[in-house]
Amino acid sequence: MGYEKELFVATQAVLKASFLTKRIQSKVIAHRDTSTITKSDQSPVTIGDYAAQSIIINAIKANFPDDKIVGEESSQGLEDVFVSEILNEIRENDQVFESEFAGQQASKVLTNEKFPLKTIQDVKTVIDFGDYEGGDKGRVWCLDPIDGTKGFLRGEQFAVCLALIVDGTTQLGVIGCPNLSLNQYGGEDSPSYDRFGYVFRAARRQGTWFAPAAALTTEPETHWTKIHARKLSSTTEMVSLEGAEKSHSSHEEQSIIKNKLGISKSLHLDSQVKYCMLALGLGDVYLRLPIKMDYQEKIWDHAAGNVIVEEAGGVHTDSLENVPLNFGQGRTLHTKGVIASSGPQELHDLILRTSGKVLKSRNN
Ligand SMILES: Nc1ncnc2c1ncn2[C@@H]1O[C@H](COP(=O)(O)O)[C@@H](OP(=O)(O)O)[C@H]1O
Ligand SMILES: [Mg+2]
Ligand SMILES: [Mg+2]
Ligand SMILES: [Mg+2]
Repeated sequence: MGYEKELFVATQAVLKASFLTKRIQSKVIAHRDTSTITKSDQSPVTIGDYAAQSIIINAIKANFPDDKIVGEESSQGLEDVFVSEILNEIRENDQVFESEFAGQQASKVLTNEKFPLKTIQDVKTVIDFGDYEGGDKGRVWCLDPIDGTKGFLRGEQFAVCLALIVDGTTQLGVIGCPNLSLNQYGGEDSPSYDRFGYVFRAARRQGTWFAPAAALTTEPETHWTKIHARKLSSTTEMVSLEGAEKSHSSHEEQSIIKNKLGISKSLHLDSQVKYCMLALGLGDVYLRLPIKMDYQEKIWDHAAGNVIVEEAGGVHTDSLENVPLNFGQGRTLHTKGVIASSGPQELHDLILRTSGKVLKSRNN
């Protein structure tokens, strides 16, 4: 069917980075002063984000050395003592992963002699392979090593997100959700979910699946369950999915839209876990209206979710003009906000007419 190796490598890389981020989340929170940096846009980034970006990009380069990568983080301005902490976390994680899942062979694909991850310079080089400007030509991997860093720092939801974009279209998406519990949101948990959550993945024209992460460490290609968004006949039955951070989307306007559409149930979650919930049928409409109209959404915040939602039968557009998202225009989307729904198209159109009116009535 195509892209089998890419999907395998992407899944193993996301799995190992999910394991690392889950392991170190409480330590990062406890030592926030030394493990977290505030970036120039005032957003936080942690040792966990850098370590996860290193593991995943190294895996891509070790297997597909010519591919381009758009990764969220950069090593610019990082002091060597901080990079050496990142390296320590990667090494410690290797040891714990190997010993906890003794005999697992699948993660051996993540490094090789040409792309080792052994020195401070290796870490910096590999992080900066993610500096590609994007575009609509060729193979481009798109990585958000920790999406929902603010949720990560609150001890709540976050996601490790990787997509393969080919000629501007998302082909593969893999999302690790290390803290996700489905019982909490009306679903049913698998026995090993509490180790490090779930992994979701999708391939264009093939479908969307999920599996408990721990089960994949010993049997990487079994345990996958195919999933679908719910098919509802009215917006009044829908459960909305929205961010937890009020500075990332306009919660006030989202409430107006929900009132107009008769939506009374809402879930607030950080990160692309929202797309996974939609694909599972535990939520039906993800509303992300921009706070400011000039904010350009980053492609790594939506690329993996795009193919996961669409292959589960959902619809994914911007929040203003009801146009599909274009992942081939650089590191950002040129549309306004984002809305994803379980569909069908008629209900998505209704939601978009409502959100378009609300946004157009703004004075800024
Ligand atoms: N003003 C803003 N508007 C919309 N998104 C923003 C934003 N400031 C930051 N973000 C993005 O919101 C993402 C998290 O989304 P959510 O609120 O759904 O969890 C962040 O990803 P990171 O956590 O990877 O930096 C960041 O890229
Ligand atoms: Mg960030
Ligand atoms: Mg993000
Ligand atoms: Mg991030």
